[in-house]
Amino acid sequence: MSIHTAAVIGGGSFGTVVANILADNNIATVQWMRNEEVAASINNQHENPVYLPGVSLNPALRASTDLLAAVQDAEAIFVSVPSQSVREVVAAIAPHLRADQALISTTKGIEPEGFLLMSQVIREICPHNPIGVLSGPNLAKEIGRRELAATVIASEDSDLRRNVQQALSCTYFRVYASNDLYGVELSGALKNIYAIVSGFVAALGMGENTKSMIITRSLAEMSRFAVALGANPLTFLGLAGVGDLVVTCMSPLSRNYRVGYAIGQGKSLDEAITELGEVAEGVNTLRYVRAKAQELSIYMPLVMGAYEVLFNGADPRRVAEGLMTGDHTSDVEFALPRCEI
Ligand SMILES: NC(=O)C1=CN([C@@H]2O[C@H](COP(=O)(O)OP(=O)(O)OC[C@H]3O[C@@H](n4cnc5c(N)ncnc54)[C@H](OP(=O)(O)O)[C@@H]3O)[C@@H](O)[C@H]2O)C=CC1
Ligand SMILES: O=C(CO)COP(=O)(O)O
Repeated sequence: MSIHTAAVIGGGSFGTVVANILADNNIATVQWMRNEEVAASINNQHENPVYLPGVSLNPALRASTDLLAAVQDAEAIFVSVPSQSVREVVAAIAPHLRADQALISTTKGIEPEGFLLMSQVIREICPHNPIGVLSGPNLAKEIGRRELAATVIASEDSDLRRNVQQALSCTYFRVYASNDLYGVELSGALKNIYAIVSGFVAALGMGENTKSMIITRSLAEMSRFAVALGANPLTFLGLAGVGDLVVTCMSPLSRNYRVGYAIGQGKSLDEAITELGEVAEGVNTLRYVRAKAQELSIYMPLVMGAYEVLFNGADPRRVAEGLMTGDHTSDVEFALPRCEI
């Protein structure tokens, strides 16, 4: 059975592009947001002037500030609010959902209590609904301009995977499938940390070799962390891993990269966040991952260095330089284990 009706929860840039793709694919879509002016603008001017200015949205897309009405008839519900708000909004709709309504998270963050990813939060609240995660190299502003992009739908439920592939695939968006929900979701959260580090490196005018070293060692570090938590490292070779890491570490369209860039220019974390005015999940993710790495004794020099810069005022140059002074170690530790060099 394919998807004919959908809801998107969240009025930010990514919620808006997901809703717009669904509308472009002739799926009756309601996008829920709390800002009435933005909802009116989407309905009347077909534009989200706050989060996606200048992008013409499909006129068939409906926006609503009534959460329960928005999800009532939706066969698929895409959850696209920042991680701090996912529990709150999903708890508000949960008592009203039918068990056949699928919930798909697009949120790339972690809940600190229990170190839960968003699909785990949703599963706790809605244990009987089909659950999936959408994650990949998907800068909202490019997709809004209908530039070509691809993503991953991860779920243990093959019907959900096929339905979401069909619902979101179009001339400018391609959806690949994965059954590694945890790996896909974890990589989407972790790469935001390394986008911040890449922002430091760019702002400091460091070389192209340095940038490549940072991205590649970021992949080594995030896979090491993921394996320690039981994820499949092969998932990190796909779009949700390498793909998303590369785009967010290289593009000024990434908000996490922009936070790192501002700090690399000498601004404080507070100044960088205020100037951004949008969510940069990597700042909180960095705190939670650093605590987890310390708890489990996982070697993560980039995470430790970035934490010192953001929260203890260390010099951002020291993060890349720190890689030059560690113990001699292995390139790909799944091929040559660190203990065998
Ligand atoms: N933008 C991107 O390129 C991509 C983003 N993502 C992920 O998607 C998630 C959402 O990001 P994005 O759309 O970019 O965020 P934005 O910063 O663009 O917008 C956040 C949206 O969430 C709303 N919101 C925040 N808190 C609440 C709440 N408690 N209740 C209701 N609405 C709330 C805001 O509403 P208000 O304006 O009223 O404050 C705003 O509409 C993040 O986890 C991000 O990592 C994933 C892929 C790509
Ligand atoms: O996840 C993203 C692209 O895939 C968006 O990254 P930012 O949240 O850093 O903008």
